[in-house]
Amino acid sequence: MLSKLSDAFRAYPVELHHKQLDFSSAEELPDSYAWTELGEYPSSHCPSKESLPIIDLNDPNALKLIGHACKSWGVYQVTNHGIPEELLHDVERAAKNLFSLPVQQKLKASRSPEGISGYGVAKISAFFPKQMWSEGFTIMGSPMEHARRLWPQDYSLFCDVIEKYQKEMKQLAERLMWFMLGSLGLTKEDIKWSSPKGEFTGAVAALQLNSYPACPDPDRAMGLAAHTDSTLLTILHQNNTSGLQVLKEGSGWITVPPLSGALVVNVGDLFHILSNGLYPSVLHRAMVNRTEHRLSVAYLYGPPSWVQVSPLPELIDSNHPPLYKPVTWSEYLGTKAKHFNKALSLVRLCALVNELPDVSDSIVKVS
Ligand SMILES: O=C(O)CCC(=O)C(=O)O
Ligand SMILES: [Fe+2]
Repeated sequence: MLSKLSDAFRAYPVELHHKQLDFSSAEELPDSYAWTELGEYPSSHCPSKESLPIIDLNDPNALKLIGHACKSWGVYQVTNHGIPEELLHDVERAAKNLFSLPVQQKLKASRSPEGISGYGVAKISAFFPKQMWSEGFTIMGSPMEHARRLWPQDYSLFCDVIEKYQKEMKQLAERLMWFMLGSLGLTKEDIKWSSPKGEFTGAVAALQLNSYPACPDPDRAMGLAAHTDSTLLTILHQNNTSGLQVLKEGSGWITVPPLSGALVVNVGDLFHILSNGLYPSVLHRAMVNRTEHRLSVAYLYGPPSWVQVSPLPELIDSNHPPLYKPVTWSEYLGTKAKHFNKALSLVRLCALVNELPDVSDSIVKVS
């Protein structure tokens, strides 16, 4: 039984045998980074009518707009979210400082195969024969231990910014949870694991800093392969360089343009389960480019470790049977670590009539 998040990581260690590439000195794309079949994937040049919803959280219609965006996109951008712009710049600068360190220094804070926190390549790399043009740094809880290895003397500036960001993100994630639950007609009484004040006490979160260095051959490289997040929701800050794409049914891959001060919110797999599939988790990926260093900071938000996530009873009736089994976050992460993009269908109880073929199957295959 995987009772804690760390158990799921320990049970499925990710052994990544490849050496971390020093991106700053790479003049050509090594063969091990060349994704030969990239051209096969559907792509869209974003027709103007198909752009991701941007929702002002102070808009009196925000609840309705969020509900619509979650249903039809599984992702949206928010403005007037209350996170100070200065803090967004600070966290971006902190990430930039970290990834600009020499590779040997960064490796001192490497994530261990069984661990969650630290520097390394994306965990999903294990599912692909080719490597991704990116590096990451994951922080769960205090950043102190790893930050000290990177900057033995002056780690406190990094830690202060990260801790402030984690605190602000936690509040925003709770607020967004209530917007999303509210748009499904749910109230505080319906969510057993929320406090009377609407706090999700014991909720677990991780911060994922992503770096996508400029790439000598971007058309053949992949920054981060297509995946859904195993979260309730993810709040993403991207710097001013585009690269994030989301898959929209019937339209293909659509670029999410960076919008200064706005944050991207993804519906994750656990919200997908909670909403009995009404709000689908969004398949997304990150592309790279030739000249700009792209950075993103993802706040991965999930439930307390003891919560069994299952379709909410208020959304179930004889016409809408529960489609998913109850799972804790760590159980779900265990399934994801083993089966990657098939995890959601593996916790499914029954197939939908007229269900579309699992689009992720074809996207994951890179051979
Ligand atoms: O860098 C991005 O835009 C996407 C990052 C992401 O999907 C993740 O960290 O899960
Ligand atoms: Fe993601």
